[in-house]
Amino acid sequence: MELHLLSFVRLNDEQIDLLHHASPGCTVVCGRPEQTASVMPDVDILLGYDSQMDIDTFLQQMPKLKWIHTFSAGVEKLMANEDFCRSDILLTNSRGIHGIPMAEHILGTMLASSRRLIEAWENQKNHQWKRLTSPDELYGKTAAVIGLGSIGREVAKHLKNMGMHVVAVKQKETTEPFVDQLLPIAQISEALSCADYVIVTLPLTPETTNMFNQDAFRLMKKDAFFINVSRGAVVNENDLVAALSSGMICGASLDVFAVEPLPEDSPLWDVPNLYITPHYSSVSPMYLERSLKIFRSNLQIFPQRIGMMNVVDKTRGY
Ligand SMILES: NC(=O)c1ccc[n+]([C@@H]2O[C@H](COP(=O)([O-])OP(=O)(O)OC[C@H]3O[C@@H](n4cnc5c(N)ncnc54)[C@H](O)[C@@H]3O)[C@@H](O)[C@H]2O)c1
Ligand SMILES: O=C(O)[C@H](O)[C@H](O)COP(=O)(O)O
Repeated sequence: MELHLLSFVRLNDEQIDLLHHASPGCTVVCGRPEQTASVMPDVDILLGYDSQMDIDTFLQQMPKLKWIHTFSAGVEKLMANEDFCRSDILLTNSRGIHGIPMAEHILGTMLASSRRLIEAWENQKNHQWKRLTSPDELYGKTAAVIGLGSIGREVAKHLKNMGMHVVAVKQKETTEPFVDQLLPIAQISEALSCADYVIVTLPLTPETTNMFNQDAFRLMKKDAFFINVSRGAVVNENDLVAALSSGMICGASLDVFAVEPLPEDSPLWDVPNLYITPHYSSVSPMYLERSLKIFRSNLQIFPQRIGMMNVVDKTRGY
C-alpha cells in the first residue's frame, strides 16, 4: 500500500529508513506546517500533530488524512474539535512513553521539598552555612496517585520503592502491584483526605476539568503537598492560590497550566511554597525514539487496522 506520510518533526535518515522498512513504498516528508503545505493534499498519515495548528485548517488542507499519531499522550485539543471527533480519522497517542521521566521528575520534586534542598541551595548563594533543622523523610508517608494510567503506575512504583504507602484512584478495578489501596473515583475524597502527597496524572476530559477546586483542597491535610503534571485545567488555579495562601495545604508543584506559557502577570508565579516547572516533566532524550517505536509497529499493521496500539477512544477522550 503506497502511503504518504508527513512528519512535523524532523527525522534523521536512520529513522526514515526504519519507517520504509515498516511500510515499504511509503513516502516520508518532514517539515513544519508552513513548509509542507504543498504535500498536504496527498497526506494519508500525519506524525506529530502540532497543537499550535488550527484543526479546521489542517482538516481542510489534508482531505485524504486517515491517521494522526501524536507525540503527546494528552489529546484534549483534538478531542475538543467536533468535526475531528466525528471523522473516521484514526488517532493514536504516545501514552506509555512518559512514565519514567515523569516519575523521576515527581520524585525529584518530592525529595527537594521534603529534604528542603531548595532552601539549602538558596543559602549557598548567600554563602550561608545553615544546618536546616526540619528536613523530613518520604519513607512511611502516604501518597495518593489520582489517575493510574501509564504515568500513574510508574509513579506508584517509584514511590512504593521509596517505602511510601501508596493509595490510588482508578476507574476500573485491576490488580496493581505497587498500590496498597485502590479506590474507585467515587471515593476520591478518601484518597485526598489521607494523603501527605496528592499527585495528579489524569487526562483532561469534561469529567476531570476543574476537579481540583476549593472542595478538593478542603479535604486535604493541612500539611499536604499537591502535584499536578497532567493538564492545567484539571486544577482551579485561583482556588489553589487561595488554598496555599490560607494554609489549607502546605505546598504544591505545577508542571502544567490553564494557559501556557504561564502569563507574566499570573499570580501563580509568586505564591510561597508553589514550585513551577514549565511543562517539561516528560522531556527526555528517549522521547522521540520511544514514540517512534509505537508508531512503527502500528505502521506495519495499519493496512489491516487490527491490533494497533495506543488507539484513542474518541468517545471517552483519551
Ligand atoms: N506534563 C507533561 O509533560 C505530560 C506528559 C505526558 C502526559 N501528560 C498528561 O498526563 C495524562 C495521562 O497520561 P498517561 O500516559 O498516563 O495516559 P493513560 O491514558 O495511560 O492514563 C490515563 C489514566 O487516567 C484514568 N482516568 C481517566 N479519566 C479518569 C477519571 N475521571 N477518574 C479516574 N481516572 C481516570 C484512565 O483510566 C487511565 O488509567 C495525559 O492525558 C496528559 O494530559 C502530561
Ligand atoms: O501530553 C503529553 O504527552 C505532554 O504534555 C506533551 O508531550 C508535552 O510535550 P510537547 O509535546 O508539548 O513538547
